[in-house]
Amino acid sequence: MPSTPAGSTLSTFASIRRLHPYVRSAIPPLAGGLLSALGASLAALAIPHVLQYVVDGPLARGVATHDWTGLAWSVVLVLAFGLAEVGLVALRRNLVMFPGTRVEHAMRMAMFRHLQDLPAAFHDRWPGGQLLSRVMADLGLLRRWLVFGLLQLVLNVCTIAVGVGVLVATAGWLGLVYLAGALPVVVIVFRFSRRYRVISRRSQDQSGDLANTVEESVHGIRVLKAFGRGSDALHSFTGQADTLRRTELHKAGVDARLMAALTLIPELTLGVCLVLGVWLTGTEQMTVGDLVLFFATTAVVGGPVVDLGMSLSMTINARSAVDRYFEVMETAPELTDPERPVALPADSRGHVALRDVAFAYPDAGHPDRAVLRHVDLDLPAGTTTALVGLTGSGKSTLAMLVPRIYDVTGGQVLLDDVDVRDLARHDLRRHVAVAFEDPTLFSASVRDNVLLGVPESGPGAVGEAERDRRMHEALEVAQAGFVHDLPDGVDTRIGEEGLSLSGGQRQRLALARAIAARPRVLVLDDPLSALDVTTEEAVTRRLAQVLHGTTTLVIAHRPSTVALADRVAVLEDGRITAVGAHSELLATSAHYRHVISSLEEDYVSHDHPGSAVTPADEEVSA
Ligand SMILES: Nc1ncnc2c1ncn2[C@@H]1O[C@H](COP(=O)(O)OP(=O)(O)OP(=O)(O)O)[C@@H](O)[C@H]1O
Repeated sequence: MPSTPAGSTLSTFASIRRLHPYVRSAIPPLAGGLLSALGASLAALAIPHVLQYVVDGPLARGVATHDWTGLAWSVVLVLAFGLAEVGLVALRRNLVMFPGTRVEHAMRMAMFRHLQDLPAAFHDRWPGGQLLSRVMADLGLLRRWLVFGLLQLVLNVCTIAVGVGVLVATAGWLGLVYLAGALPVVVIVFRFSRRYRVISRRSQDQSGDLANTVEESVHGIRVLKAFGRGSDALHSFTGQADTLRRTELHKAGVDARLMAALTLIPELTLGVCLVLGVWLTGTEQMTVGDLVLFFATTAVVGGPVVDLGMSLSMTINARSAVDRYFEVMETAPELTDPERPVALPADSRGHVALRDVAFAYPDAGHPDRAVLRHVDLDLPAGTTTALVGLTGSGKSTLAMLVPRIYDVTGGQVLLDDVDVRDLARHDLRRHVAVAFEDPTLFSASVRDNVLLGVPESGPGAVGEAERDRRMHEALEVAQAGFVHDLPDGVDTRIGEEGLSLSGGQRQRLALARAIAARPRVLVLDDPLSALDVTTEEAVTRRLAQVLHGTTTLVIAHRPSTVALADRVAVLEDGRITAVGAHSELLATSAHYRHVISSLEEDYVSHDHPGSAVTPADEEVSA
């Protein structure tokens, strides 16, 4: 996560103005809501004037002349203003409710789409909890501010301005004394805004960190339980929750001090005004009606002055939410579609070539820390190449360059002589499918998971019957017949990330997903590592049949996976140092012999203890 918030140097107004594209369509109903609210305030401000008229006119005269008509009309007028205020408040609520939720929905969708577009390197850097809190909590906070806080702020400022204007115009000196009370309020509000902004941002960031800890510990619940580290997780969570609580208390304290100032200063000013008002009335420089008008108006203005504190803190919280939202939204996706994407030739067969490829992870810091350097590798169309190398040599990294999960930092990856960066990403992903060692499944049915790479609409779309056929074939090749024993067969919804399935079952579904996509190029990152030897052999046999015609790059951590391949490429210190048939490499490459013997040792000691003959001996040498 970047340490310097991108939006923090902007003023609150400039920061919030960035919402314009999202709120544009909601401006008319929001403005309608604001006008209704202003109308309601004016109705409230009109009532004191009727009271002044009643006191000085109908009441004073009516008592003397026993004429109650003016008084009756005044009561009707107060009632009418009161009803108008209630009606306009209800109208405001109706006008702002729907646009607010629409804006929240649009911003949430835009962020989710953007997150999908951002490169894997972005997701390596940003913790999930921070993103989750931005998508959920911050946008909820923004909606509440839009439909309530913003209107309240404008309304409060307008009511105070009009109210104070009326006071100065109708009560002269008395009004000016009341206005003088606003000076310390302005200074206090300014200082509050500066302090509150920092605390508000800190609190929202800490909420994100807390969400991240919850996400991590729920995700890793099995490991925590297995190692009995639940109490450590609780300890760390408690620490973070306490820190957040302290920040929230600090925030509430700053807020409360503002509220106290906004309550106390007008009350003190009113005390002074009361003494002055009584003196002015006593010396007949003011009528009793004027005094009633003055105090009734200050009663109407007093509420918004206190509410100003709440709407200000809501506005500052909203500003932090906007900053946090745009920190993500203003991160440009590095992996973008070219302006004029090249179409793959119609007779494209899936020849992949890596030419002088270099790659360094963004956080590597120095080019010398590149994971891959000067990599040249050809994957002829329709062949299967096994990529072997010691652990950490960069095999998975190399595999991720083909479907552009990461972009090369030097050189080129070509698919049928077209640089993969010149292809539209959806086109590339239609031709290249991947199965990872650590398979991620989604909370959806088995069917939806397996058919993830088979489009229902758009280019390459296939009909329902063909989708069904592909799914059954892929499940059969991946030896994933177990799905038919699930409660609803292929329509069974698998739990979050497929955690209700075993590791081997998940791997087979991920493999089925890659096969069902019928790609021209298949990248398999050790997709059979969790399978038992019998299932692995069955999958390997069927895979060899269906891979016919598909260009396949398979990362091999086991000798049996090498058996799948026509050729083997050896990755050593970030470079391809040898390519050839298994037997040829055994004879010519000392490093290959070393890698194979370490794979075999690993295979015998970890996977199949007691096994004297490895599948590599049986199948590769055959
Ligand atoms: N997301 C990442 N950010 C930074 N460095 C990474 C990232 N992923 C991998 N690396 C580093 O890149 C190097 C190569 O990792 P890679 O996973 O490609 O190796 P590998 O050959 O597939 O290893 P293994 O056989 O253990 O799976 C390692 O030093 C690793 O620390």
